[in-house]
Amino acid sequence: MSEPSAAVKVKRVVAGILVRGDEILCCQRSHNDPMSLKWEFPGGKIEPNETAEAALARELVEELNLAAEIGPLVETIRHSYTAGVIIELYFFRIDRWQGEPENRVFADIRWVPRIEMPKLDFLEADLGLVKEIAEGKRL
Ligand SMILES: Nc1nc2c([nH]c(=O)n2[C@@H]2O[C@H](COP(=O)(O)OP(=O)(O)OP(=O)(O)O)[C@@H](O)[C@H]2O)c(=O)[nH]1
Repeated sequence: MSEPSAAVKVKRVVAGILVRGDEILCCQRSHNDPMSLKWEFPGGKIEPNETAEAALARELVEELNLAAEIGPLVETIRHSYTAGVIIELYFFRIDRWQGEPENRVFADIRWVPRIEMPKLDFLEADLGLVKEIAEGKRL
């Protein structure tokens, strides 16, 4: 008999925390996305043979038309929304980019003061990190 873990699929996802002074860029998932209208950090799935940094740089262009310098890894979180699928999330800090973020795919994007972030309806996996950022324990 196979181990239960053999049936679990791991999806690797990158997310970027863009920092502008006291504000963080928060993005609202579009009406068409699963978990629509929840808030998140921009990013997406890592493709096969892609590094986490390259995946995030690619996603930031696709989602925000932004050429960004990927900063340090801030946090790794494993979370399951669906039985049998674990999402492994890598959050990177981003301080440098060219131009202004342009909303290409989201319902909304907003620069939010850290302390205000818990008022947004963030994805479940992000909640602990969002709380720590708001409390000044992170970033
Ligand atoms: N970009 C991003 N994704 C997050 C965050 N937190 C979090 O749980 N996720 C989850 O990580 C996954 C990101 O994948 P994605 O945005 O490419 O969307 P997806 O899996 O639906 O893509 P697919 O339709 O190609 O399968 C989603 O399940 C999303 O809910 C976050 O802060 N940023």
